[in-house]
Amino acid sequence: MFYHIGFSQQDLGEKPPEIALLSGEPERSRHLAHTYLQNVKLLSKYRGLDSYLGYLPSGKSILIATSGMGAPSLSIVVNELVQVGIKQIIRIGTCGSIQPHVKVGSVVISQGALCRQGAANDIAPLEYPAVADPFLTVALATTAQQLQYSHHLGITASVDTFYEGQERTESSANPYLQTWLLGITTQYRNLNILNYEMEAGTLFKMGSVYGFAAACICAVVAQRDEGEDVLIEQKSLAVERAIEIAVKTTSK
Ligand SMILES: O=P(O)(O)O[C@H]1O[C@H](CO)[C@@H](O)[C@H]1O
Ligand SMILES: O=c1cc[nH]c(=O)[nH]1
Repeated sequence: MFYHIGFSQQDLGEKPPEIALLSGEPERSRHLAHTYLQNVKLLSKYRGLDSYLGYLPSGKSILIATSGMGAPSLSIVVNELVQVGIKQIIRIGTCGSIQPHVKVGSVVISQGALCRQGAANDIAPLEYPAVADPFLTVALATTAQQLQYSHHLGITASVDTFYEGQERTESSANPYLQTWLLGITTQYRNLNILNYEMEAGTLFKMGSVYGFAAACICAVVAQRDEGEDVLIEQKSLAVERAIEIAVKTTSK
């Protein structure tokens, strides 16, 4: 049994899954498993890294796993998922838009990431590209188009902190934002980066180094050109759309 994910390959049945849908929140994982999959089995709830085994209507097995928040936690979970035989990982997350045209309620599919994440530097050099699997990424965008959900394909900024690293000042307990971070959101906006989140860059580098297909779809829950807050009342619909796109993509 793997120490953090709390299960082994032997727990994955006769048709072990090769695809994992990975979310930051255990509640999202539970909802996904119980709403979209059949014959769902809880594999583990250790440390909030809840994971489930389930089946699509086609009979294909799928693993639902939880990364926790941030790249260090994600890196541990992903390392162990690969050791139980996972070959394709789609992160289903939430994010903050930094572009006026990327609205709350829409989804962002990341083609690559500006990876400002310490954990990723333990896996590959800083300059190593953080790119998503192109086939899986196009498949997600195609599904989003078919479902007619508002979606954007582009570059994501993956950072280590929700407050300082995403230039939050009014809602942060830290009275002092380092000068190099002041104006960074405007800089990223001008570089055509679409959104902030906290895991995709490390996931993408791991995919290229370990040899699995990685992709990321995030529900937009904050509009950073308007404010710092997460718009909770619009979160569930956006997350549902991201989940639906990911599940439909894995069903093809
Ligand atoms: O909703 P999840 O998947 O956790 O993703 C985003 O939300 C968390 C911060 O609120 C970070 O993990 C960030 O990447
Ligand atoms: O603004 C946001 C919203 C969700 N997740 C993030 O990392 N940032």
